[in-house]
Amino acid sequence: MSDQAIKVAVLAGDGIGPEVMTEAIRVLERVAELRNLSFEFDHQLVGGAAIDAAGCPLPDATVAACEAAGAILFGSVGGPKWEHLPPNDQPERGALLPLRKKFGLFANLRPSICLPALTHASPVRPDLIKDGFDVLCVRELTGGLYFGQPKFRKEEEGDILAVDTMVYRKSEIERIAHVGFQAAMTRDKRLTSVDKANVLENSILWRETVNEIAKQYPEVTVNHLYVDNAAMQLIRDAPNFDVLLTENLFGDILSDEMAMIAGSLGMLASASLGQTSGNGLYFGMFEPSGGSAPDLAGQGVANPIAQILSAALMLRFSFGLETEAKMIENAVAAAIADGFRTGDIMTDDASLRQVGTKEMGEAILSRISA
Ligand SMILES: NC(=O)c1ccc[n+]([C@@H]2O[C@H](COP(=O)([O-])OP(=O)(O)OC[C@H]3O[C@@H](n4cnc5c(N)ncnc54)[C@H](O)[C@@H]3O)[C@@H](O)[C@H]2O)c1
Ligand SMILES: CC(C)[C@H](C(=O)O)[C@@H](O)C(=O)O
Ligand SMILES: [Mg+2]
Repeated sequence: MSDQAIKVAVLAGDGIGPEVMTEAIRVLERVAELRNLSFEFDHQLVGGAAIDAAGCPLPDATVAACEAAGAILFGSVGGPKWEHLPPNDQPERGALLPLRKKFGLFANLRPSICLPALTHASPVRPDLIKDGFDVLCVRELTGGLYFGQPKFRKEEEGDILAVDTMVYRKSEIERIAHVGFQAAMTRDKRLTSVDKANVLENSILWRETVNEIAKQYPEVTVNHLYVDNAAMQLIRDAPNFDVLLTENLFGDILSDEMAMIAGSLGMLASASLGQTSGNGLYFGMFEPSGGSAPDLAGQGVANPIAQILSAALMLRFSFGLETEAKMIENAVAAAIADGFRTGDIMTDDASLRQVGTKEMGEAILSRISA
């Protein structure tokens, strides 16, 4: 056993969050057993669950646990039960966004990987994604319309006015562009920057800045797409993308689209990272890209893979445990190759076996080998 336990703040949250989190923790425990590691999981309330139990979506104890940990493993928050609350008291604007901002988690990596065995689960024609694909969405996470001020609603001249403000500083674009280019350098060295530079001031600055940063990465081929065209090109030819770099709201939308082209939102993990602490490791929050899936919650049928792969990203980015991260990713691929499918990725094929959340977790953890 290693001397020091690896401290993780576990924020399972709402809806399917606790169900898929249980499987991710079991997978991590299995890795710990095989690799002589020790995890210390600090389970804390967040989102609707925290509103119900403690009266606010992000209790001080939760923030303190995150500060004391090396990483946050996050489930999902939100749901119809809390939608009547004032916007800033709801789980999303009261907990998730403040966590991203507080910890400076500006870089959101969403690896959209379509395993060849899953091409038939995609609503896109199989011949368009024959051998699967691997696209990395690098989404800016702490700027843009989500956080720009002013943001308000008021009555004016007998009407109602709602204002959100899209703001990007050049420095914010520079730092996320570096993340995108550095990722491209470890991959196929192709980067597509997505904006709306034919309309938005923000996007004009975005495009200019990306072109400037590109000069520092001469090996990377850069192209620019307007977001509407990008949404279309992804459906037409997802395998043709390598790294897709974009701002907060466009990344939110395109990453759900990419997840579905790859088979299901239930497969898309994410890593939200701040600045590296200098040793190549990052404090980060790791969470499925999808939400609390109120339509599935409580039924034991949600796909736990996005949560499990998020745990693998946590091992890689926050703790430098590359071998262990790969063990999890290989076990997921093996469970899929062996025909295990939750409902969201099930197709009409007698050789496949439809399973629930727990059985999928078991199929994965029994395939983890040292
Ligand atoms: N990170 C987060 O905490 C997060 C992310 C997205 C949405 N949300 C919140 O979740 C709530 C529900 O939002 P929504 O319905 O728009 O989006 P959602 O992502 O929860 O669900 C969208 C669709 O994807 C499916 N889906 C999502 N995850 C799945 C999984 N693991 N397995 C199988 N199917 C899965 C759902 O069943 C649903 O059909 C809202 O309150 C929203 O704000 C939270
Ligand atoms: C729940 C919501 C605030 C969040 C976002 O828009 O960033 C989610 O959709 C995501 O993709 O992580
Ligand atoms: Mg989203």
